[in-house]
Amino acid sequence: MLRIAVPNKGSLSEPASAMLHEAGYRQRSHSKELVLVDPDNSVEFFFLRPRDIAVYVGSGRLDAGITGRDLLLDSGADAEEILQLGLAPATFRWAAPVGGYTSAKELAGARIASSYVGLVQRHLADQGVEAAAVVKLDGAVETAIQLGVADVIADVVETGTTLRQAGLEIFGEPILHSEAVLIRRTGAEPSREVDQLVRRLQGVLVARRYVMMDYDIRAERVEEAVALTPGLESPTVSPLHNEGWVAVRSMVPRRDAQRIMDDLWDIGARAILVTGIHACRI
Ligand SMILES: Nc1ncnc2c1ncn2[C@@H]1O[C@H](COP(=O)(O)OP(=O)(O)OP(=O)(O)O)[C@@H](O)[C@H]1O
Ligand SMILES: O=P(O)(O)OC[C@H]1O[C@H](OP(=O)(O)OP(=O)(O)O)[C@H](O)[C@@H]1O
Ligand SMILES: [Mg+2]
Repeated sequence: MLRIAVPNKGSLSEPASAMLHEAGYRQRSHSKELVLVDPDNSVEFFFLRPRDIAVYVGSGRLDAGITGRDLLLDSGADAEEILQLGLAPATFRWAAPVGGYTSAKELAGARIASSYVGLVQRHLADQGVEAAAVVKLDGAVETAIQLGVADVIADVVETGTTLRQAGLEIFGEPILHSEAVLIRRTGAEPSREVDQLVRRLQGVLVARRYVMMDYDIRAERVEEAVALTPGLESPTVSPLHNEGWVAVRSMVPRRDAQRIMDDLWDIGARAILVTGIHACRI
């Protein structure tokens, strides 16, 4: 049975479970459930703290897990990304009181608070900067400066609301662009079951990102039309009963669908229909 780690709390928990559910797996109905067996798919899910997931997967006790790239790198665990899930995108950044700092190079001798000490220390070492101290806090690190335990923080920034409310601003280059990722132990043996999980999740990503577009177009304009809707591989073009017309079917990125429909209309396409994709294997 495949053993998979899923975040039990925090920003990743709900979207990760929703994605697995969409991929056809059973998910827990109660937030207190810590282990759940899905016998139909021969999978056992372990609901763990997002921070601990890379440690379990890196130890080889679990076959795969969903966690944040920032947490994976911070842990230093022997685990690697096998699929980017695009969930909970956030940037990991330096922040300080307005006007305080402009670059990470100025951090020599500074006291830095973070929940991601491993990530921060490695980044400082890469930059050749020696801080006075890296103070490990569990959360709400934005308050550390006001309370005098740090001069600077390094934390996850999504909207920037938390920083603004604490009177802080970002400075310097982003330390990391993070998102939820599927991980496995570094160099793990290839596994048919893990490959199947990856294909299912890829199917969900494609179904979320693409829609199916159908339209009719005069045969002489079909090349122009398929240039607008090239699809993932090649669009399907079928003859219509009406002489001189063809029907085209192609996948298009969901976010571009309205613009593509306008462009198709302008070159004479009609009966343009957009439908959702519920599941797929590409
Ligand atoms: N505001 C946010 N927006 C998007 N992603 C976030 C945000 N906060 C955290 N994350 C991401 O979610 C993952 C886990 O962080 P999260 O804050 O949910 O866990 P935690 O801090 O351990 O739990 P909690 O905050 O519930 O104590 C990390 O990969 C992080 O990048
Ligand atoms: O840029 P924003 O949209 O404001 O989001 C960023 C905030 O979200 C996370 O905190 P979380 O809610 O996980 O609380 P925590 O500090 O207790 O982990 C992160 O640590 C920031 O504080
Ligand atoms: Mg948090």
